[in-house]
Amino acid sequence: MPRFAANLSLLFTEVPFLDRFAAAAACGFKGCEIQFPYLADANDVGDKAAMAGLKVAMFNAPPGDWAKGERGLAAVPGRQDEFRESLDLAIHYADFLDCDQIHIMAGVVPEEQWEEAFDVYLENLAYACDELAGEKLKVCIEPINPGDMPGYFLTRPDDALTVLDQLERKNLFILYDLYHAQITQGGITDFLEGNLDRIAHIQVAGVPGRNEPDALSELNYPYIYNLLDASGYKGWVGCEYKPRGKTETGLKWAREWLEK
Ligand SMILES: O=C(O)[C@H](O)C(=O)CO
Ligand SMILES: [Mg+2]
Repeated sequence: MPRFAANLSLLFTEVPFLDRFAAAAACGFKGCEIQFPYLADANDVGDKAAMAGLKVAMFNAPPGDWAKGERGLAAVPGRQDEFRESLDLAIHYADFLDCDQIHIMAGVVPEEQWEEAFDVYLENLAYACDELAGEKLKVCIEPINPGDMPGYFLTRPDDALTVLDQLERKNLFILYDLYHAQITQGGITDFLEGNLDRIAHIQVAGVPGRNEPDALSELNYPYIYNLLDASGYKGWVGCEYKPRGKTETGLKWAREWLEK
């Protein structure tokens, strides 16, 4: 049975952030993920997760100035110092949240800088992998579709494989978000079967609306969950979607899987 993690930045937004841990646990979740935990104190976040009995499976390193359109710094030329500093904050939260994997976002880069950005990306990720290896943390990179995030540097799962091949770091993995992957590349089953040892975390949402991963999605999720079970996938499956209405009402799709 896949282990589902509630994305507490998108689910249970009916209640304040720190109350979402208990709300997710009450619905049967054993794990959670958070896009950006930084507005809350790391100690408080860790306490709430522990009190609810939820494992924090994943969160993102600081993305730069989100309000100004920044979506990570790893591939952004000229921001290397800031990128390195941001890792300290991520490590601090990982410690308090008892989380062992961090998603590092590539960032938005103008097309004319893509060549330079690739070198910057490799250099920054190599640095991050080496720093985080000392803390026993995994680094994840996630291809994100450019419709949702225009100009985002890493969009295709095959490009993420190229980065892994180039860097050869033992703690560098793919965060395979099936919603983005279906939009940019497709071939979900083949990619999963061919690269399972390189995927540390999976996220799901309906395609194309990014709502509940249910029968209204073009992806056949029950098929995928059975495939993950059969293949021995041990990671978490993050529920990173925008509920159509109330979170709990929309969890009809999950009842069978959360109760198994
Ligand atoms: O948007 C996504 O799919 C990522 O997982 C994320 O957390 C950054 O927004
Ligand atoms: Mg995602």
